[in-house]
Amino acid sequence: ELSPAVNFALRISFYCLLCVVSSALTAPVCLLVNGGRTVKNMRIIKTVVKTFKYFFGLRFEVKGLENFKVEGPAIIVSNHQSILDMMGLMEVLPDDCVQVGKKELMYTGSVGLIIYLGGVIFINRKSTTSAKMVMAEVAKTMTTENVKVWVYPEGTRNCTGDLLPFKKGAFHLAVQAQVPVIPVVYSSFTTFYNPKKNLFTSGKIKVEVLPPIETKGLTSDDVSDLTDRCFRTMRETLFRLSGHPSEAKESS
Ligand SMILES: CCCCCCCCCCCCCCCC(=O)SCCNC(=O)CCNC(=O)[C@H](O)C(C)(C)COP(=O)(O)OP(=O)(O)OC[C@H]1O[C@@H](n2cnc3c(N)ncnc32)[C@H](O)[C@@H]1OP(=O)(O)O
Ligand SMILES: CCCCCCCC/C=C\CCCCCCCC(=O)OC[C@@H](O)COP(=O)(O)O
Repeated sequence: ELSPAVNFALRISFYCLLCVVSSALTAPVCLLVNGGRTVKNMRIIKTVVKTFKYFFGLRFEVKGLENFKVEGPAIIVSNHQSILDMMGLMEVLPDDCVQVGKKELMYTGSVGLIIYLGGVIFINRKSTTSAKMVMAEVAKTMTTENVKVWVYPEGTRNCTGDLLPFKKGAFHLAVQAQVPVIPVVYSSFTTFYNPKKNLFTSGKIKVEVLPPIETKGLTSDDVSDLTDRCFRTMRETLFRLSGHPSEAKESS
């Protein structure tokens, strides 16, 4: 019998190894098929990553996929619990959608390469000015290139079963580009995954894509309200999906 700590370390190491090896094998395929950095590579990456869940006994129950069917670009916002989220992301990711990621991810070897090839937008979280500049550029290009952008508005991983306060970048982006915000909520992982308790078993994750929130006519003055509105809706949904109905009531 392995101790829980060893068992946890082995499973996480296997996940990282799977990411590193698959990235190294998938990168040449992306280069051959699409020739370089483009969102089209996400289709290839998605196909590979969607097989990972079987190695870990994870199941996804998805609702509301029809809410992605908006005309043109959109900002998608979702909760971010762990590096495992990458599997849940690929499970629902619509076509022509790139993510915003921290620039440190570029330096993770083959994983960094595949993330680069997939068209992920890198930001420096330590510099609000430079992050704002990158996001302003994205607001322009997402309309001309017709891409959706996926942002984790908590700005970092958070596996507490609740949401961290939202950063405003995603909502500024939506208002600047005048495109809808589509919230996506994943149920809490705490019953099957908790690094502090060395817990990582098989489990079921409920995912809900919520109806788009329009931003037509909103200005930068409305960004705080929009942020609050998304936060409250997502928090209620998180508690409902994770089975804490009383907390959901409190926050409404
Ligand atoms: C085959 C195998 C494959 C294996 C492998 C594949 C993997 C393939 C998938 C990869 C998937 C990657 C997934 C990565 C996931 C992460 O890396 S998550 C971490 C990185 N992401 C983020 O941080 C996004 C969310 N953060 C934000 O949007 C933040 O707002 C920013 C833009 C970073 C700024 O940060 P901040 O300064 O800390 O935040 P904030 O308090 O919001 O802003 C400060 C002020 O600036 C204002 N402001 C903010 N943004 C703006 C703006 N754009 N315009 C004007 N004003 C603004 C705010 O309103 C605020 O002012 P006040 O309202 O308080 O007066
Ligand atoms: C030559 C250097 C080789 C280094 C090898 C590093 C191996 C990395 C292996 C596997 C990583 C797989 C993770 C897939 C990408 C998931 C992205 C992600 O979830 O990043 C975390 C970020 O959102 C938030 O960061 P913080 O919570 O603020 O921190």
